[in-house]
Amino acid sequence: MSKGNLTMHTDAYELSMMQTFWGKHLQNRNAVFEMFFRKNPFGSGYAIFAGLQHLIEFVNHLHFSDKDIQYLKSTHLFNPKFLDYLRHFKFHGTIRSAHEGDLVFPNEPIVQVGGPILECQLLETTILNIVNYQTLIATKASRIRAAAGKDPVVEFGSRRAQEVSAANWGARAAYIGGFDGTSNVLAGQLFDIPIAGTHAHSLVELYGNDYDAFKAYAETHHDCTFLVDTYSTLKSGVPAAIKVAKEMGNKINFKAVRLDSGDQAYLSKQVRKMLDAAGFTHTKIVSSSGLDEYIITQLKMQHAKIDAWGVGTKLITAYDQPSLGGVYKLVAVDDGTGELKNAMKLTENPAKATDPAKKQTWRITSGDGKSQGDYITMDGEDPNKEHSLFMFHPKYTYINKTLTDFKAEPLLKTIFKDGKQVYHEPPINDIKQHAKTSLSLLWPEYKRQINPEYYPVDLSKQCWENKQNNIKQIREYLKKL
Ligand SMILES: Nc1ncnc2c1ncn2[C@@H]1O[C@H](COP(=O)(O)OP(=O)(O)OP(=O)(O)O)[C@@H](O)[C@H]1O
Ligand SMILES: O=P(O)(O)OC[C@H]1O[C@H](OP(=O)(O)OP(=O)(O)O)[C@H](O)[C@@H]1O
Ligand SMILES: O=C(O)c1cccnc1
Repeated sequence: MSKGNLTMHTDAYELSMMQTFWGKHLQNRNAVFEMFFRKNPFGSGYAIFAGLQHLIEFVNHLHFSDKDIQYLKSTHLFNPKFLDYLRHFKFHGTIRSAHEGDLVFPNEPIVQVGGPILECQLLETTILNIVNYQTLIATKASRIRAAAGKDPVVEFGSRRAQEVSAANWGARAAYIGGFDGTSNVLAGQLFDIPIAGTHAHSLVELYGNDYDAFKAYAETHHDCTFLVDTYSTLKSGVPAAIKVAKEMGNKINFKAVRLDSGDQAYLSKQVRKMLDAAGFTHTKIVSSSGLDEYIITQLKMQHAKIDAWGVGTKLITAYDQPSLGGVYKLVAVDDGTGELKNAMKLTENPAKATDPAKKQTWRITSGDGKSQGDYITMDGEDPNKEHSLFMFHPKYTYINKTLTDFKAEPLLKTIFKDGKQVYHEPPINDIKQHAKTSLSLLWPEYKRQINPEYYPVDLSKQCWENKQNNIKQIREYLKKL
């Protein structure tokens, strides 16, 4: 699951292009690709970067096995000599990336891969697959965490995830984004995430009544959370749970009851009254079934007496936006002179034009430590050396501000240098804490559930002019045709 060779987990067109680079002796041309996404997911004002651990494992395992080569030969799609060349494939490049738990925003480089073009090209599909999904889930989780406030929130989505790998990496991303744990035991084992859970309706169905089922559970567990809606929450579930808890006394810890259907605002208020009247004032009420940030907000607005939340389908499948839409674009390449030159995609759709050149993303913070916006520079530019920083909207340039009291922190940090891993991820709880701290530095206006304020992501003057010049060059080329 977590480890393994994903070299063949790529689109055939990556291999087709690699064959051309090889056939034209361009395989070692130095190139730079950058990953960015164009729009925050879920109408959010930010995204939380996740996926780096899997990306690192992927790069460390890159090689084509004999079986892989044999398979590729059997497709008759590739030149056998090129496939023999792939037997010696190794990644020698440099990868710079945001760290997991970093806040990231549209149109800024969040992963950068530099090195021989043939090697960098192969990584496109898998990097996008990993980072698009995990960043999406971490962001969704963060929104659900915000709606739940300080209440515990557990990830319940494995049964509904888009297959096994998504369930596990999704559970990890949810934990980074602010969840307290997962019901998925393998994710707990693989990633050192707390596991938690209750029981299913099948237990009650087996006994045919709530009382016998809860009694059996209580006789085989110390901590007990009873699922009370198999037949009727108020008529049979909660009364049975209370009866069992009274009979068992100190032998069990009557932790909670779980509501899984019906009007959860109404039911939770009734259940709270019943538990309190029976003396179980410390017993909590857990809610599950079809939850997301909007329903949790609704339930809180209705003053539901819910203490903890189990969230599955709508989190793990990113129900309201199934893909982040991140892309991986060539931004610079050696044109044969030994120097990196601009590479740019203009296209028929101006919104899809890329920002050329190898760049760095900087987080600009003011004296009070709050984020003022992100600032994209040419690689080598350092905003910290400037006395004042002129930040302007790359499209509506009249929207601008000049900062004097600021600090600039680079977002892209070196992960692999010349093929060797130089960054080792901190423990998962440090990553989770980092996400929390990063969010605390963001003004609340950017964190609204709906219609958040637009967070500035600006280009430095040099970067902006470089792009304009590149556009001019492409237009001149088109005019001559
Ligand atoms: N008071 C409430 N206000 C808003 N939404 C609620 C309230 N109570 C429950 N819900 C939500 O309404 C939806 C349907 O509830 P319920 O679980 O009873 O039906 P269901 O058939 O199990 O739903 P589903 O088929 O989506 O799992 C769920 O998403 C649930 O979280
Ligand atoms: O709704 P989700 O956010 O995905 O939460 C997880 C759901 O999974 C379980 O249901 P189960 O598989 O027993 O099916 P159900 O829909 O019949 O309750 C659990 O009882 C929740 O309802
Ligand atoms: O532990 C639970 O209650 C649980 C786990 C997965 C899905 N639904 C519920």
